[in-house]
Amino acid sequence: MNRLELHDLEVTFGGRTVLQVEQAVFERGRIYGIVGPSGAGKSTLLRVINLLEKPVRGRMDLFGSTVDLSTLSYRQSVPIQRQMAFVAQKPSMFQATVFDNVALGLRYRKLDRNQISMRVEAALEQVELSHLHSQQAQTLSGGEAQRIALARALVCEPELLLLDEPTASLDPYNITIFERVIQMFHRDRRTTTLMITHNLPQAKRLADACLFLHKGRIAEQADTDRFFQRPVSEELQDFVFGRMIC
Ligand SMILES: Nc1ncnc2c1ncn2[C@@H]1O[C@H](COP(=O)(O)OP(=O)(O)OP(=O)(O)O)[C@@H](O)[C@H]1O
Repeated sequence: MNRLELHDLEVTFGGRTVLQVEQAVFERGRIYGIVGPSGAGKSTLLRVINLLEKPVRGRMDLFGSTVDLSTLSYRQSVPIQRQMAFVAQKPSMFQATVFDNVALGLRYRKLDRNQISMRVEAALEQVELSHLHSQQAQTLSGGEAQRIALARALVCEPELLLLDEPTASLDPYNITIFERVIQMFHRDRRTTTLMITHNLPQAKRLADACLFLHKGRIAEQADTDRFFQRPVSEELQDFVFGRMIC
């Protein structure tokens, strides 16, 4: 199946329901923007999909494999997680060189040294940071570290790319490079991409379709043009036109 689907999902923290999704469908090969006010459950949604958070109930169909999210064991989750890559708002770099940071996922996947070297160098070239390959990753600037985090994600050639506000703390120059890499990678590999962003123009630039999360529910989902030009729900209208108090 060429879709990522979520069914009957509920996430609670301390007895409080923070995410409730009856059904969500993401077509393979598309870029989705996920927007919504602070606390709406956007990060929780991505963390559940990435198997980092266990819901009280919920099922995920990931391109043909069905997963019961509430009972999944660590061992079962590893091969599923390997189909995905996650880039968070603040990248954590390991105490190692840039090259070793980008190579990490490939070493887990037991690729041979030549393949690792070729793929890492290609990924560094894509994010325009080849010249930093021997630098200690923890000395990188914020913008550089985020581009390295993106290279680290893309080098594994994921089926599903999850981006949690990846450009929130970047300057315009780094945002441009970051977006260009996402678009190039998507053009070449048609990777299904879910990207949380508070930057609505960015969602318009990158996403084929958008979802609006509000109070833990998907309040609206539509192709990007319609989403922004003809929002249906009052909540999305308020959000898009800047009237929602977040
Ligand atoms: N580990 C946790 N323990 C308790 N509550 C949590 C935890 N993680 C998230 N929450 C709560 O769940 C709700 C949804 O949080 P989430 O981070 O998913 O929102 P968000 O839409 O990504 O917000 P933002 O745009 O501010 O990042 C919030 O009310 C948050 O306080």
